[in-house]
Amino acid sequence: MNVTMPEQQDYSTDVRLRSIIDNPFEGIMAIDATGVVFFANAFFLDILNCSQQNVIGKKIWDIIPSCRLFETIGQGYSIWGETLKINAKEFLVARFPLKVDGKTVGAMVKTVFPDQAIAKEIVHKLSQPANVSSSCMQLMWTCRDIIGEAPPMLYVKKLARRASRTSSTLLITGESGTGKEIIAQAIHTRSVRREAPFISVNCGAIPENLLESELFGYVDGAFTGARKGGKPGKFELANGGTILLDEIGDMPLYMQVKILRVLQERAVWRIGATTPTMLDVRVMASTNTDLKQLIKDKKFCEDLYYRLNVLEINLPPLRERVDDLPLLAQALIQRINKKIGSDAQGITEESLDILKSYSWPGNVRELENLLEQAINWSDDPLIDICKIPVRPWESNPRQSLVGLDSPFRNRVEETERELIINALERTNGNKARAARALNMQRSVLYKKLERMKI
Ligand SMILES: Nc1ncnc2c1ncn2[C@@H]1O[C@H](COP(=O)(O)OP(=O)(O)OP(=O)(O)O)[C@@H](O)[C@H]1O
Repeated sequence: MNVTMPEQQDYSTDVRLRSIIDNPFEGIMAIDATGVVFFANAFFLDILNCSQQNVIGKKIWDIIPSCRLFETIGQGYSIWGETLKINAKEFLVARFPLKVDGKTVGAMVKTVFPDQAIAKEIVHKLSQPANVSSSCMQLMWTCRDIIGEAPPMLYVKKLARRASRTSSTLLITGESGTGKEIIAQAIHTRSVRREAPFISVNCGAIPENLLESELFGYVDGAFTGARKGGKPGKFELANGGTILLDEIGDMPLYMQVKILRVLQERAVWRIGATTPTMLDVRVMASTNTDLKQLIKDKKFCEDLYYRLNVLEINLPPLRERVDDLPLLAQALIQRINKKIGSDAQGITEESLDILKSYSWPGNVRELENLLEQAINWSDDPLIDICKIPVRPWESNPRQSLVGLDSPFRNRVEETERELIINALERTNGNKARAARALNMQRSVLYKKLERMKI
């Protein structure tokens, strides 16, 4: 087999070494035994803002008076992590003796980080618990992934951009499937916390008896069956980053009070702990229930509501932004194509008209679902939405919502119920597959099945 190698230039080892030394991350300067500078790399010359001629051959104390490099020659050992001020900028440096045959012939100073900002970022990164690094790796939504150009969505995006500039507590409200979780992720990935974990907790899906240990963790021997060495809770896992308390309205009252305490003290108490663990976590909460009504019904703690609602973003339901339907349909079709390997190109005008007249109780999640069904039921490049066997718009058109006696929430539940039963039928009762088909977490589906007694 003939392999063509890229053309090789015959660079000398000296030239190669020079390019290693002149790397863009560290500054290096060296003096001889009399304190005369005999070497400074490009990075160091740059921070000194001097040319080589002005540095080489000069005494180190004339160039950087505060530099203690000459002391290294007398000391004969290395010092690490000292701060050195050069031209009003501070650098963490290491200095060490240069030895030949055991004899000190000079000394070298080297920057440990290119600058203090990078140093701080690295320290922050290293302070994150190792066991959550994988959650940082998961694919997160960004502001660019959020589809919607209708005025209510443009307003939401504007608020999201603003919210990403602070660490204030944020409450995200909106009906099911309007994109509360993805907005929370997008705000996190745009914020300074983007490198730290984003932990989402579905408050309604965790069994009540596990909620406290899941959220706050426990210490060694806190209770029978506790893991040896204890376990951090979700709040601790989110340290440095963001925690999203999803479906906060489903949180039992006694836990709401504990969450309030965490927000007030910025610390958590692991179960069985005698001291609190201090935290730096941005708290976001989301809900599709009317928290003010829950407060009136004495099911939600008013103090917690005001603690959470420092900033609020309300996501508009899909029926209030039907102008976004063509854009959404197109983008969701591309996403579904990637997911299931289909090749749908778009949607017929007639289908779009039908979609525009529907009430969308399940919002974008429901739209995504219907489109995936339609793609599965037909090989046509243009989707005809009427090809799907169960057509929710026939039983629940937008117009029919006007003047309804039953509250809107009941209709939402009815449709949700219909969608779930339909998904279970299509997957022969396999809940895991049904949850996937509904684009819903399995735990959420279980919770809904329990609540709806399906
Ligand atoms: N604006 C949007 N652009 C693109 N996709 C969206 C948008 N809004 C929602 N989606 C889609 O809908 C799905 C559901 O969104 P998300 O889980 O954020 O809704 P939610 O409001 O948190 O729902 P729930 O209250 O039921 O938890 C997302 O996974 C995404 O696929």
